[in-house]
Amino acid sequence: MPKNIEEKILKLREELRIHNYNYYVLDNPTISDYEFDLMLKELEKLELENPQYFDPNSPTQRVGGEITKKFKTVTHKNRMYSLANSYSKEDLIDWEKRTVKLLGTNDVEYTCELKYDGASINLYYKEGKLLSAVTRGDGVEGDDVTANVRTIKSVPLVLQHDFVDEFEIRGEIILPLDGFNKMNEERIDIGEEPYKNPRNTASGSLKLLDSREVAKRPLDCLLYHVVANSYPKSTHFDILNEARKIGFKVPEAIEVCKTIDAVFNFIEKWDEKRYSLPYDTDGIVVKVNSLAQQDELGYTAKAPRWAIAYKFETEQESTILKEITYQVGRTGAITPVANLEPVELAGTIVKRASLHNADQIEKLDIRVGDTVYVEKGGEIIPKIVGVDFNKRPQNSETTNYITHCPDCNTQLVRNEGDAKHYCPNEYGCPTQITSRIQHFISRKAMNIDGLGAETIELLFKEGLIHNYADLYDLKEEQIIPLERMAEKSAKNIILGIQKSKEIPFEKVLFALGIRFVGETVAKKLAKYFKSIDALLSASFEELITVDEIGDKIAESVLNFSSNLINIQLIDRLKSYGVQLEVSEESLEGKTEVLTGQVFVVSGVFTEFNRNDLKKSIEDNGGKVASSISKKTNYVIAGDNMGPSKLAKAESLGIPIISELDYMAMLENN
Ligand SMILES: NC(=O)c1ccc[n+]([C@@H]2O[C@H](COP(=O)([O-])OP(=O)(O)OC[C@H]3O[C@@H](n4cnc5c(N)ncnc54)[C@H](O)[C@@H]3O)[C@@H](O)[C@H]2O)c1
Ligand SMILES: [Zn+2]
Repeated sequence: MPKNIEEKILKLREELRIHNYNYYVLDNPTISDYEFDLMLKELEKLELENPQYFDPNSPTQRVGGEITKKFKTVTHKNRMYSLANSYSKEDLIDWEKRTVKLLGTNDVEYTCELKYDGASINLYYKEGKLLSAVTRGDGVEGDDVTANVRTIKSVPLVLQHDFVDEFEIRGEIILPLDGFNKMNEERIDIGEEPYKNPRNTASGSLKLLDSREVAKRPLDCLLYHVVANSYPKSTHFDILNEARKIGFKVPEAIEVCKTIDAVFNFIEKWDEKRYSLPYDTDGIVVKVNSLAQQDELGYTAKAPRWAIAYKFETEQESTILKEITYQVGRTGAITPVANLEPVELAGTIVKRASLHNADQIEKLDIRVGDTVYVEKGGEIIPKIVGVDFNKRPQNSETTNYITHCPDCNTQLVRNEGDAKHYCPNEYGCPTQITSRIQHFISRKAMNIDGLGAETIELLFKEGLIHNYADLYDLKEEQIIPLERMAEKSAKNIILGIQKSKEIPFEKVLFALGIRFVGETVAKKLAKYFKSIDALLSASFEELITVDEIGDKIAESVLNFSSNLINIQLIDRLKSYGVQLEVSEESLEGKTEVLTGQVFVVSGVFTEFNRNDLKKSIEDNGGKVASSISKKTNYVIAGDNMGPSKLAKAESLGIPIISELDYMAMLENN
């Protein structure tokens, strides 16, 4: 058995070494990054479980790149590391826990930035001048590609202002998608094989021997890290800001996050938004913001402990695009969908893929009949990432994006700054109407049992509902005769609708489907305004004073409230008894968190007076007893608690807690 494990480890190391070579030296990988990362993870795991086979030369212990020897080999002044990878939020949470533990404090800020998909580079500046540009190589030594990097227009050769006398700045040489496509068109025109992807092309370009050739390529350089002996600022974020000021191209998509939840928000936002960037990104990099804390955390053999990459998963296949169809969303947003010749990808059969928006189709020049590359990432619906131009049919035609709604034939609009087209027929477009009602009844909104997406469509088709308020007018007799309905299911539907009148205001607010008002925003607005009337009469200025409410949300709320149709719907919901304000119970701080718990209160308190304490217990669903018995769950003890009570509680083993413990109990529930 152990022999087998050793063999397995050796085999994985050898295979990974070959893939590293293909990827870093030849710029021509033969497996997907995802597959590569899986193999590396497997090796890591085996090595960890079998430390007797440790080898400092294993691909798990070394930065993957290699020196090509085509250029002068240079030893890095400061080692260049890779990044620890993660593919799940659990991994990120684990990393945060480790970080907090190692630092011995919760007081940690993170910066989130995008992970630019290119080739890493180290630029060395002294007295305001670029002296060298070296590839990462194996992290210890790299290729001196200074002459090539000098041709990249966004790399400053001389700095405008003072920064630090001597420093290194690290970044990624990338090839923006536009330029990549242009290069490919030209190659096809001259009968050459198109390049695979922007990353490998960028990396390959950097290693061309003739810098005049490099100058012709539309390369760019995005910076993400400064290394120096002393720093002008104490955080990573502030230093990158300074670097931007003196002329380096530091992307704007960088944020300081105070909690791991904020990190997740950043990830969620960019998981979608990254498609509107002019270049490829393959994930997010999370870094500890304080340089002092970074210093304290240090490095493993391969990567800093103060940073971690979160990768968007990918796996690729190629197949034929049969047709492009267009979907209308709840907010009227149009999403183009690729209908594909079915293909197996990541263990599932893929027939459809998202094309995101008109820009994406144009950028990739996707046409019906093309053989396209499909990837499946963390997202549910796979995406098309490119076209195999070699296989493009003779008679292929450029895709003309639709100009009218496929559902209601209204002319589409596209607002400035929006990537998507919209159908403006909000209250007449059938798909928008039904999806709005479907959202209204969904679990996180009104949570109406017995009603599903299909039933909504049926009810709409039968003319029984036109909006969510109509639900409350439905009668059993109207539902029973419908297809696949019976007395029982009709009863359930009506009952479910009736019960939804108890759903608290914050959920109702979410259910209304105001654009950009998601679950969390709805909670914030409900807490602040306390009623729909207050919210809908709020001014722009008032709206944006609410924590985390920005211009976009404020405008959307105003837009909603300025529409008479919405006001009428709200009035109807009110008349049916739907919760359109925060309930008195929750206003008075009443909850059910102590239901079933019996308390005895004894002694003198500092935070509460005794009666308030008793009232608080009852308001939260608990009971107050006057004497201690076996049924007592907690004794809340103040100063000078009677000795006989104390003895009794102790003899029965009943927990004695302080008023502070009690308050914590309420808060944690
Ligand atoms: N398919 C294959 O055969 C094959 C072989 C080898 C490597 N790979 C892939 O290549 C990748 C290369 O691995 P790697 O060791 O370079 O690690 P990596 O690319 O996963 O992450 C480290 C690198 O990310 C870059 N980076 C981009 N944006 C950054 C930012 N904002 N902050 C910090 N760093 C940033 C840096 O250059 C850094 O060196 C992996 O994804 C792996 O899957 C694939
Ligand atoms: Zn429409």
